[in-house]
Amino acid sequence: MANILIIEDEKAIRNVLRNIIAEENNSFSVDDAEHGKAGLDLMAEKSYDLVLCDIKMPGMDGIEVLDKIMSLYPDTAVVMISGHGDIETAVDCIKKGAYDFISKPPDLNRLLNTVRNALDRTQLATEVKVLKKKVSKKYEMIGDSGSLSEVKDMIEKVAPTEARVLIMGPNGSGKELVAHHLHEKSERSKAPMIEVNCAAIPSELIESELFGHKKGAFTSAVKDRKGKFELADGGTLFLDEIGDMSLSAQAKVLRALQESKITPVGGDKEIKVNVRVLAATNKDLQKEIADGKFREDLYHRLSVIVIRVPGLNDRKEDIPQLAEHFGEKISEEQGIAPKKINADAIKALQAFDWTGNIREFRNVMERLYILCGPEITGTDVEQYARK
Ligand SMILES: Nc1ncnc2c1ncn2[C@@H]1O[C@H](COP(=O)(O)OP(=O)(O)OP(=O)(O)O)[C@@H](O)[C@H]1O
Repeated sequence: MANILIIEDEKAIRNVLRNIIAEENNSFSVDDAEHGKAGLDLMAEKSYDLVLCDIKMPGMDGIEVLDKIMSLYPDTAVVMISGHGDIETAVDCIKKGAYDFISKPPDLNRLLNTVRNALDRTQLATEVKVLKKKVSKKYEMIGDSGSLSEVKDMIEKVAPTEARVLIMGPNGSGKELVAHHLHEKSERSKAPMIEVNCAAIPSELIESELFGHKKGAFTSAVKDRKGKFELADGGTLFLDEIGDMSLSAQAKVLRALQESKITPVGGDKEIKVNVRVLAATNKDLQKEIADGKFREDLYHRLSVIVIRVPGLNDRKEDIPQLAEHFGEKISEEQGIAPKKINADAIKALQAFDWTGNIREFRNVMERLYILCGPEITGTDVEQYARK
């Protein structure tokens, strides 16, 4: 179903357009108005996916109507109807944000193509909006405890800079989430954030993973392959679990950071890269340095700014908000009706030792949502939370 509005002062043209469009697809609902003001009045009552608007009209002309639509309803596609002699104005309208223009008298095929394309664009724009909303919801950082507020303040200050950031905190506390926020709030957000889980890559492969390789560099290198540094060019490289990186890989990362250049495995040319590096670890890097497992010079390169993400045990006052947040998400994802979490349940949740932090908390909430009745109680938490 698409809502289409025709604003055109010539009755004959209005009727022709209306008939052609309405006959094309019976899911199109077509309204018309004989001047700009009447059109805008209709738009105030109903949302339209597409407006076809004449340029020359008595009173408010098409350009004025277009300006109004662009400022009030920027998601609506506008196609201008140009008469003889106002093609130039039609082109100007496109610069102002109109999707396209058609000439009078309307050519059937061109009109229908334009209508279809304009509606496709509107639908795509709506889908992109929904997806963006979903993605930003996925990365929502819930909680306003003092310690989490400090983290959020740091993100606001540090994100727009080029500073490297070392994110420290226990497993599942939200380090990756912090990295996403730092990237999204930076100038680099239009370029990708590339993630590397240093713990998951065998040490003999990490060099090729980070810097890429040339065909023939080793037996399985059947073609050239770009590394993560190159893929993140212009954006952010997130080195997760950096404390698990081998000393030899650390030496190479250090060189890449010092020189902003990398050399693919088996390659002889250096490649310049423009990458902001964020790193995260759950290890105590000072201890790793003392044990000879982490390079001190790399630590200093990475830790221009250090953000410490608190474990859930240090911010149990956030548990009511987190319970509500995950409750909503789980109910949406699993198609389960929203449940009430009573005060005893919250108290019981706050009494637990959350060594797995937010990740563990989310899993427990999911279990409770699936296993309990419409109201989650303290007894439910005792019964199901640790199983
Ligand atoms: N403050 C928060 N509000 C809502 N969700 C959160 C919050 N912190 C973390 N999460 C969620 O908890 C899960 C674990 O977070 P994340 O992966 O960022 O942790 P991590 O510290 O990087 O874990 P690991 O050490 O295992 O890599 C994710 O699903 C994340 O979205």
